[in-house]
Order: sequence, then C-alpha cells, then structure tokens
Amino acid sequence: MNIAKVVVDVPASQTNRVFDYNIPDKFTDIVHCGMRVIVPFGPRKVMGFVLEITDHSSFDKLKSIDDLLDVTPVLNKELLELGKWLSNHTLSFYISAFQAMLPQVLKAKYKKEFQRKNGAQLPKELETIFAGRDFVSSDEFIERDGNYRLLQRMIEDDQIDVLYHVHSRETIKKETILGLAKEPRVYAEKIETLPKQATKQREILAYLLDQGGDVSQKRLIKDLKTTRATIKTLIDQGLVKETKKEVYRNPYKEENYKRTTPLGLTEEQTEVIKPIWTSIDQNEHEVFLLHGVTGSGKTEVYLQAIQKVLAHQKGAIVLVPEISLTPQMVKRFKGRFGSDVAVLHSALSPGEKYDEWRKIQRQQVKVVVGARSAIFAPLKNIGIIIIDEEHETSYKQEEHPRYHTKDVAIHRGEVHKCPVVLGSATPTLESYARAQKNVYRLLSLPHRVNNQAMPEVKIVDMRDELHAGNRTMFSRTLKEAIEERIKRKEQIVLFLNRRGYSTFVMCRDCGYVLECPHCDIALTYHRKQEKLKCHYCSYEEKMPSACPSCQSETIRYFGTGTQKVEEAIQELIPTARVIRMDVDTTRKKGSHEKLLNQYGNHEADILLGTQMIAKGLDFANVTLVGVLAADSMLHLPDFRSSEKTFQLLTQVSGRAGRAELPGEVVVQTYTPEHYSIQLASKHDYDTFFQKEMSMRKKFQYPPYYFLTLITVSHPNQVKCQEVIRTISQLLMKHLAKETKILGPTPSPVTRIKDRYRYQCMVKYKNEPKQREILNKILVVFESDIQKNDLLIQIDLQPYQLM
Ligand SMILES: Nc1ncnc2c1ncn2[C@@H]1O[C@H](COP(=O)(O)OP(=O)(O)OP(=O)(O)O)[C@@H](O)[C@H]1O
Ligand SMILES: [Zn+2]
Ligand SMILES: [Zn+2]
Repeated sequence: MNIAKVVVDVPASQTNRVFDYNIPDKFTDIVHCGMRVIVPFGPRKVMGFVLEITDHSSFDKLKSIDDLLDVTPVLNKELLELGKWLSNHTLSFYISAFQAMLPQVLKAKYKKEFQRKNGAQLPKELETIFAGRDFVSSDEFIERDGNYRLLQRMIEDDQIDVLYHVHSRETIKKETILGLAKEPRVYAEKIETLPKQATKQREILAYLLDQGGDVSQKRLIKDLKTTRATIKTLIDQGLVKETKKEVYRNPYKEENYKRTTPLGLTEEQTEVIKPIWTSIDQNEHEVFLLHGVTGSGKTEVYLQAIQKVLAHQKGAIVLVPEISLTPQMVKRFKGRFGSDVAVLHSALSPGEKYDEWRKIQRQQVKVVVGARSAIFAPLKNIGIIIIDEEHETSYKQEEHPRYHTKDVAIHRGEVHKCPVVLGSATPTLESYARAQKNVYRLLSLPHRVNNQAMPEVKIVDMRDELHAGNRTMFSRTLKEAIEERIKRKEQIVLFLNRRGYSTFVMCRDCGYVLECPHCDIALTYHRKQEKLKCHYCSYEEKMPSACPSCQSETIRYFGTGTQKVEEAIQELIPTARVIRMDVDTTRKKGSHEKLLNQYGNHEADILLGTQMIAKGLDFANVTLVGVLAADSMLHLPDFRSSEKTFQLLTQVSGRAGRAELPGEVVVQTYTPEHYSIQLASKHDYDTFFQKEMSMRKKFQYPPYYFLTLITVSHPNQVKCQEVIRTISQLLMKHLAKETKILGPTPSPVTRIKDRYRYQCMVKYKNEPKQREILNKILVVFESDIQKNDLLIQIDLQPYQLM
C-alpha cells in the first residue's frame, strides 16, 4: 500500500482526475484518505487530496509525495464520496468540490518564488529585477513586468529555480494555563519566606493552592485584579509553571443562554412530528415538507425532532438562511441543547469558524446550526437534516460548485438513512409540487400556536394616494395605524424591499409596468441608452416619455433607500422612535444583535429595515407591519418574481400579532390587483400555488421544465458572441428536439469589470445526456479557457437570472 491516488489543485479538465504518487517510506502508515498533501506537478508543487491508497498503479515511474498538510484527514470517507458526487452533479472540478466542503482557513494559499541558483549570472533584463538578490517573489516579478520567456529559459537552463511555499492560514488559539510548579505541601513555607510587600504574589499562590489545579491566566488576572508581571516573578522563581493549552474561540458562550425545556406540543404539532419520529426510529430516509404558517411553531417541531435524534446518540444538521441566522435563532438552539450545539455563521471570524468546525470534526458536538455551507459539516452519524425556510434562494450557491443545498441534504440523508425536513410557510413551487406527487411527504401546520388569528392585511392603492394629493411615501392608512400603535405603546415593523429597485419603469399614475411582449417579465431600464430591454430574449424598445396606458407623464423608474424613509418618518411623526436596520447600521460585529435587543426592550417604536428583518423575528409586542413598496420585486426580470413577492409578503406579515395581541398589516402597492399581493393578503398559499403553477405551465418554466443557464464572458465582445453562438449551435444539434434554447442574448448585466457577458438558456423536460454534452463543450473550449481568459459558467437549476 504505497501508492496514493491524489486529486491535485489545478482546476482544469485535463487534471480533473486522480494522479498516482509514491508514498515515501517516512510517510508509510501516516498518509490516509482525506488528507491534504503537497505533490510535485510538472515543474510546480501543488496541494492535493488523497482519495485512495492502493498497492498498484498502471504507470511505472511515479513521483513521490513531498509533504503532508494535515496530520489527520480533513475529509472523511463519506465527504470524499460526497465531493465526487457534487462535482459530477454540478459539473465542477473535483478540487473545487472538495475545497467547498472545508472551512476557509483550511484553503491553502501558495506563494511562488524564483531563486537564483549558485550565484548564477543572469541576463541583464532579469538581473535588474533580481538586483543582486537570490530570491524574487512571483508577485514582484509580475508587478515589475518581468520577461517570462527569458525566465522560462533560465529555468530550463537550471539557472533559476521555482519554489512553492504553501501557506495554510489555519490558526489554533492557545491559552496560557497556570499551575503550581512544586508539590503543594512546600508552599506553606514558601509563602512565609516571600517578602512582606509581596501580597499579590501570596494571593496568587493561595489562589492556585485553593483551586488545586490548573487555572487560566486570564481568569486569575481577572479574579485577583493582578498583572502578568506579578505572575512572571513567580514563574521566574520556579514557583508557578505555565503551559499553553489549545482552546476554542467560543463566540456563543453557553452561560449566556438560559436553558429551556420542551414545550407541550399542540395537537397539530403532535400530528406532524409523529412521522418524523418514526423515520428517525426506523432509520429510514424520507423527505418531509413541513408547510406551517408563520408562527405555527415549526421551530419547536425541529427542536423536539432533534431531541429524539440525540436520544439515539446521533447528530443533527439545521440549516437556516444566513439572513435569519439571528441571535434569536441561535438562542433557541443553544437554549435547548447548550454546548452540544456548534454554530457556523458567516459573521464569525475565520478563526472562530475553524474552531466550531473542529468541534464538529472531533464529534464533540451533536447539533450543527448554520447557513448553506454547514450542509458539509463533518458529522459522522447524522440522524436528521433540517432546512428551515426552504424557499430561500440563498440555499443555492452562486459560485463553483453551483450546488443547491437541498440536493446535497437529500443526498446525505440517503447515505445516512435519515429524514430530511424542509420547512417553510411558503414552500417553493418545486417542493410543493413534489409533495403533491408524493415524492416528498407533506406535513401541515395550518394554524398558529394557540390558534391566534393570522393578522388582518389591508392593501393600500398608492395611486389613490397620489390622486388625493398625498405625495409622501406613507399612505394615510399607514400613518394613522403607526400613530395609533405608538399611542398604545405597541410596536411596528416597517419593511422596505430594496431588491429590484430602480430597474423597472412604472407609471405612478396608473401603476402600469412595461413588460416584454414575449416573456412575461418586466423590461429593464438602461439609463445610458434610454432604452428598455428584455433580458431573456433581447427584445428592446425606446424609453417612452408618456405612459402607454394612460398617457400620464409620471412614468419613471423606481427607488428609495431606508435612510430617506427614516427621514420621512421623522418629518411625519416626530415623536416616533426609530431603529433602522440595514447594511449600513449592521456592518459592525454584534450590531445586529444590539439593535434587536434594543428593539426587544422597547427602546424604539419602529423597526425599519430591509430583507434582514423579514423573517425569523419573534417579538410579542409587534402588532403592526407596514410594507412600503410591495411591488418592487414583482417586476424583476425573473420568472420567479411573483413567487418571491408572495413569499416575502407572507414572511413580513408573519411578524405581526404572534402573541396575545392581534396583528395588522398594511401593504402599500401600485398594483393591488396582482394575484401575489391579493393572495398573500388572504394568507392563501393553496390558491397562489394553483395560479402560479398554471402560469409556469403556460410559459414553460420550472417546475414543469428544467433550466440550464450558460453564461460566457470575455473582455472581447466579438469573441464572447462567437463562443456563445457556437455553444447554442452545439446544444441545438445534440440535445433533444423538444428542448428549447433561448438566446443567445446579452446577460442582464452585460458588462462586469470590462468583461462582456452573453448567455443562453436551455429549457427541457428530459435530457439524460445533457451533462455529457456540456462537459464536451467545456473540453472544446478548454484551451481558450486556460490561455485566453475565456469563462464559461454552467448553472444547472439557476436561481440568479440577472
Ligand atoms: N407547543 C407550544 N406551546 C406554546 N408555545 C409554543 C409552542 N410551540 C411554539 N410556541 C411558541 O410560538 C411562537 C411561534 O413559534 P415558532 O417561532 O416556532 O413558529 P415558526 O413556525 O417557526 O414561525 P416563523 O415561520 O414565523 O418563523 C414562539 O414564540 C414559540 O415559542
Ligand atoms: Zn422577452
Ligand atoms: Zn399610466
């Protein structure tokens, strides 16, 4: 067993396979599958993952492994298999798939250096760069525009060497631990002989004797109000010894969370948890879709399902969208399961994330709560995987490997023979359609806990406000409702949807929005050319000066920011106390939590914010939710815009009236008749589902059809157009006759950082050979990709269509 099969960190299709390496004697029995190694590859040294260890190779001259990056494997067998599956599933390289599963600090960086060998005399051009030195970093070489051809010749002539340093950013935090250096009994005498004025030193010794063991220096300094200098004198006298101990950075201190006990489940909760418990008990994989209205107690169902899993000595993964991984959410899990919980959150520092990851890796925790990438948590014995708010698009990773978390979860669920629970008040059409076909098992919580009523929703037509002479951003209804709540000392959530602003053009007079006659999506405004364009089919028209529907001249594109809204409130209702939550006010670490705490303590009447306040918040005193512009997302150039609008309105409305006090919602819109606004206001998911499904069927979108989005980008526009044309021709030729290929067309954002972008979209029902064909296309363009700066992105199941 002295041969390792290694996937190398060279993302290209020729290298997307395993290479055989010799395991040198010194590493025999030390190298294991799932470890990262340094291997020679051509003239370079690269990192690689060991996938397999065997005793035979079909090649006879093998190079040897140079070095090991890990002492223990960073990927276990299951994750190695998962990586292979992921790479195949998303059409990405093995190496990208493996890297995606690791915490950031384990992603090694390389530093390249050129070394002059044995004082060699270099050509003048290079000598000016080396300037008498023996080493020059590759960065400096590039910066000073060094001649690569010359460099290459010198390397071939053995005058210059290329060195690779691999830097792992992994950092382990150490803590200083103090203890007694001698037998305890000798201290009585020692304390006597210390100088009289050394009271602090005496105190320290007494403290250590009292603790009878090792104490963290930090704690001792705090408890005794002493200094490091005093401790140092004792160490120097050989009375105290210090050691370094590896510790975890723990951003979520357990003692900060009050322990909670399971609540008595309601009848509905009891009904839905039964089949989940059965699946856990019987070790059977099944996918459940938990459709529960806002405030129906889904989280309590998750908690008690996990409790069952823990009783079986297994672990759980709970995924929540980044944006709703709020302190409140963490509190609920830490409160129930204490130090058994690891939290993986993007707001943690890389070091903190690494520590949480190591706790999981060492199986020291049982429950992992985290955002998207937590689906790769290295838990060995998974008993349940839960995806909360399963409709959230952030579950789709928008860079290599372009995976959807749901697919990964279901795959791992199959491997571990455990249930996967997808929870939402507004499931995606895809999931609900699957539940209707019994691919998933549907579980419903149609009522709020304790049967509180769903909040009453009032739709306000903003066109009427304009006609009545109200030009502010607050309707009369909303203004009165706010004032009333402030008087009653109740609280208000004001939601401003920032997504989709200033892309579409709307008539303020009649609410008319310009749409593509072929694609049923809003046209996007291009300011420079004064044109409106469709980003699916390239249809375009001139920006009109008057509304095509009512001739009014108030037609323009749409937009405002939270800061402006805050000013407007202050002007309109000067007594209102407002907390504004947006990217600006939450940039600093911990500010998110602080603002929510202030709001929870009723230090403000109004919580004003964007997407980040739409979900997950559970404040009993909130009785009014105002939605300032319900339409803004409705007109995004995206076939899911109605669905997203329905989901968002339902989520925000769900923040009102969650406890005893009844809730009310005011939705301001220019298109009150739109079905997603009407049905969200009636909390009518079922009708929305029927209606939206019929639209999807008519326009041939998912879940009736599958989509693949192919985007090509290159600095040269002509090159870009050529490539995308060739790709769509190849697809046309090789894919099924019934399959449609839309485009090629410029991408919605046509140029990013001086690179042109063109796309085409494949719409299909069944294409078993698609992956194979796409892979072949990538090979056709391989040399352009490697050498000519061409980028081809393939997104199977795209969510981001911009
Ligand atoms: N069985 C129960 N008995 C009493 N209170 C409960 C019970 N289950 C849940 N609750 C409480 O009801 C409130 C709403 O529950 P929870 O937040 O779990 O709902 P949810 O369905 O996750 O809501 P959302 O989708 O809106 O976030 C919470 O304050 C929770 O503590
Ligand atoms: Zn169109
Ligand atoms: Zn009009």
